Amino acid sequence: MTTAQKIKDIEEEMAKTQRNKNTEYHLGQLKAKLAKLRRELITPSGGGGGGPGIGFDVARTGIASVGFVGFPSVGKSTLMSKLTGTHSEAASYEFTTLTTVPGTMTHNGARIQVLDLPGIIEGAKDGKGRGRQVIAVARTCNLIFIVLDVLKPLNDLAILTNELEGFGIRLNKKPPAITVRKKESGGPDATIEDFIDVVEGNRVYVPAIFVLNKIDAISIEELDLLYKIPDSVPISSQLWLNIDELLEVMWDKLNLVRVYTKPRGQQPDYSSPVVLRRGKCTVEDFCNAIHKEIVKQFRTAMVWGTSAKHSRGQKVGLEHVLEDEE
Ligand SMILES: Nc1nc2c(ncn2[C@@H]2O[C@H](COP(=O)(O)OP(=O)(O)OP(=O)(O)O)[C@@H](O)[C@H]2O)c(=O)[nH]1
Ligand SMILES: [K+]
Ligand SMILES: [Mg+2]
Repeated sequence: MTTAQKIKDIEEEMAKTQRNKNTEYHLGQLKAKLAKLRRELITPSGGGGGGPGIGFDVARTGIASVGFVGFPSVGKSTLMSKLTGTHSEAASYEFTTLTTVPGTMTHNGARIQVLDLPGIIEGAKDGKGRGRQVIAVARTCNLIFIVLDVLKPLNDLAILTNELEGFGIRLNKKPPAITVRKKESGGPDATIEDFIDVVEGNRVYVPAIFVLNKIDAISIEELDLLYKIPDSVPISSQLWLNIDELLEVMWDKLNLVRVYTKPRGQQPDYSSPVVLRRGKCTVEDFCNAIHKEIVKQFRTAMVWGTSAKHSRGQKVGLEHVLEDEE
């Protein structure tokens, strides 16, 4: 029996089992088995299939990457070509794009890599089409655009979220803060799902934007309803509508930190910030982003902005954490 078949069997058994106090243990065991099998899919041991695949691994550039995931013909390539200026074939037939097509864009002074990907279909995670290779690339991105056809966004979103979850990708979720401790009664403070995620340790937590494309095809009244979907941005990649909002939300979700250099006695250079990732934005990270040798000669830095104590600036050391636009 193949791993995909074993997964399917377990999923079917879980679907058949009613969820209540008596079946909780059994369901937990099934869930754990499922997690193990899916891990095998992600990191196959010898001949298991699901490797990177030709045309999927591309050279990575820029401070952050955005991967496009969606059903075929929702307009991923149209959007990617216009955002980056790199041509990615777009056409009215499905599976126009067959490999990863990389491009780059500069936004707020940050170079961002954009990865256009082939369309995926239901069953992708279990090996349908090139789904596994596509999702494997998405796993490595700092942000995922789930591109949806505005005419049927919710059903498609549910399917895609499920496909990505099956591959260990958690969208717009924080890693659960779990510590296991013995209590007088009851168990640990987490759902079984959270617990398995922590024990398995192969989950990635990736921010996502649900890009609702082709709004040129719907009415204003229908558009109003769409704004109720959390983390979504309605656009038209063809008519270039509402792309400003998409870029704004993208910037927020990427969580980048811009730091401007200031020559002594001169104004800061606002045209080319040093861009860092939040969580890796100390003065030391800043120095290393410019040149590895700087830290060796470092004595002290002057910082102006929200992390500085005074408006006239503050002397700080290598461990000082910088904020955006300092
Ligand atoms: N009406 C409308 N059509 C669009 C829009 N964006 C793309 N299309 C059309 O949708 C079709 C598919 O576009 P693609 O960019 O090839 O879609 P894709 O998601 O990259 O498709 P695959 O690579 O096959 O998965 C083309 O005929 C586009 O012209 C849009 O905003 N509005
Ligand atoms: K297409
Ligand atoms: Mg395409």
